[in-house]
Amino acid sequence: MKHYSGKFISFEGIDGAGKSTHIGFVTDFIRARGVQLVSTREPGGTPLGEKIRELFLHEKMHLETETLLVFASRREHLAQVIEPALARGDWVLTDRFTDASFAYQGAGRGLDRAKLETLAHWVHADLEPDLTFLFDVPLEVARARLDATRELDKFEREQEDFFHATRNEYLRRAAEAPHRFRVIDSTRSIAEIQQELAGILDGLV
Ligand SMILES: Nc1ncnc2c1ncn2[C@@H]1O[C@H](COP(=O)(O)OP(=O)(O)O)[C@@H](O)[C@H]1O
Ligand SMILES: Cc1cn([C@H]2C[C@H](O)[C@@H](COP(=O)(O)OP(=O)(O)O)O2)c(=O)[nH]c1=O
Repeated sequence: MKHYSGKFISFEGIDGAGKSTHIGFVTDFIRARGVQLVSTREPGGTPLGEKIRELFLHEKMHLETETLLVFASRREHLAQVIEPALARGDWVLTDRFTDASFAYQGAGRGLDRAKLETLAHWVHADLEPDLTFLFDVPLEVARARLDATRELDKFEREQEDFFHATRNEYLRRAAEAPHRFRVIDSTRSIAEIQQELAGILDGLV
């Protein structure tokens, strides 16, 4: 594994868990400590990646095409944004990374995990997040939050079974890699969650 002085932090969770709500808070918290930080997202994060994101979120396609596209976007993201930032000593916060592919394309859609392992090894054999926040809520809570707020994309319109599988895969990966995952009980209020996040970040910055 490559080691950088800056931290590489990913944010994960099923749609509606509250991930986007907390990324802004964490960004401000870290910047307030004088740290240079790049905040980015997947799929996307580069001009090409944003074009891939549009296709990925809105076109129907074969599961393997979808998976290859998201890893293509990730490859570009690593080359253009993530690795240069870490090499400069900046911190990188990303709204989703490879855990999302295991959760959504793997457990949700049913792609063989071995294929995902192969792609992850190909695209970033020597890099993984130092810290992954997994915002975890039961499905019903996530759904209720989404229904109240916005138009749903292709993934957000998926059925219950899909999100159960997705959530369970995230939790399985968190149990498998406790050194980098922090599972955040996101049924609590935003203020309570932010208090916990601040405590974790205090030990880091
Ligand atoms: N802890 C919380 N309690 C109540 N509502 C929340 C909480 N976290 C997020 N929300 C609301 O739920 C909706 C979805 O949150 P969002 O951060 O967009 O989720 P995600 O990025 O995980 O899909 C938003 O309207 C947000 O304000
Ligand atoms: C990174 C990634 C995202 N996704 C999905 C999860 C989300 O439903 C969607 C977009 O993620 P996200 O940016 O979290 O959407 P929003 O900002 O609308 O909450 O892409 C995958 O299926 N696989 C992946 O590897």
